[in-house]
Amino acid sequence: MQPTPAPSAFIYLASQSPRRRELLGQIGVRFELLLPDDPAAAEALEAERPGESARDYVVRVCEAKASAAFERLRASPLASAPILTADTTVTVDGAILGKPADAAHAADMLARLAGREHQVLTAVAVGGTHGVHAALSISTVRFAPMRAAQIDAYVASGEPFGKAGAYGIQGRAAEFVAQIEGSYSGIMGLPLYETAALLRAARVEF
Ligand SMILES: Cc1cn([C@H]2C[C@H](O)[C@@H](COP(=O)(O)OP(=O)(O)OP(=O)(O)O)O2)c(=O)[nH]c1=O
Repeated sequence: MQPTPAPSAFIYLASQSPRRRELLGQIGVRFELLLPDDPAAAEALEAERPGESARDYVVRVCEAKASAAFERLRASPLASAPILTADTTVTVDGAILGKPADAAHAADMLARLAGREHQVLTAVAVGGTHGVHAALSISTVRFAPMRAAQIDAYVASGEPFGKAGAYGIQGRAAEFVAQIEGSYSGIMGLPLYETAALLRAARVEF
């Protein structure tokens, strides 16, 4: 049997995503950032493996982020507290759409998403003395058709960069999101319902 975790007044958020900070703050969770010293190594964790499903991919990457964060905490004099990591990916026709490498890549992704449905998967993990527990949120998003000029203007806004699938539902892309089914916060990068349940199980106070 795993030991009951001690109550914790805060967590470590091991994420560079500004969206995840905003969303955790929305439910009143106190956190400190636990960021990688080498952001390039962190990005390398996100490399796809051939034949891997989007579901397997997003859970594996989220857990890899958790392991890397545990190593950082172990090597530091910081206080012990639960660690939260997450990974978001967009999938359409079995393909995984990560963050766009450049403007042409972003435009290609958006052309692929326009006028149809795709799925957004976000895995979230909370690790501590009770082990690592993860949850997966899957949402369906339907995009309106987009003209080439609309895609170009959206890419030129800069918003697609650093975002899975090259869009941000919380930003200008809202204009193209005709319908969603699932979790708005999950699409944005951190499913708050699942996150709150994992944090309560880890005895985080908020
Ligand atoms: C689909 C979608 C994604 N996103 C963002 C959330 C994530 O920040 C990003 C997906 O990249 P991730 O690799 O999940 O996260 P990250 O690299 O930004 O941060 P870290 O790995 O350090 O936690 O896409 C939005 O902001 N809005 C959206 O509508």
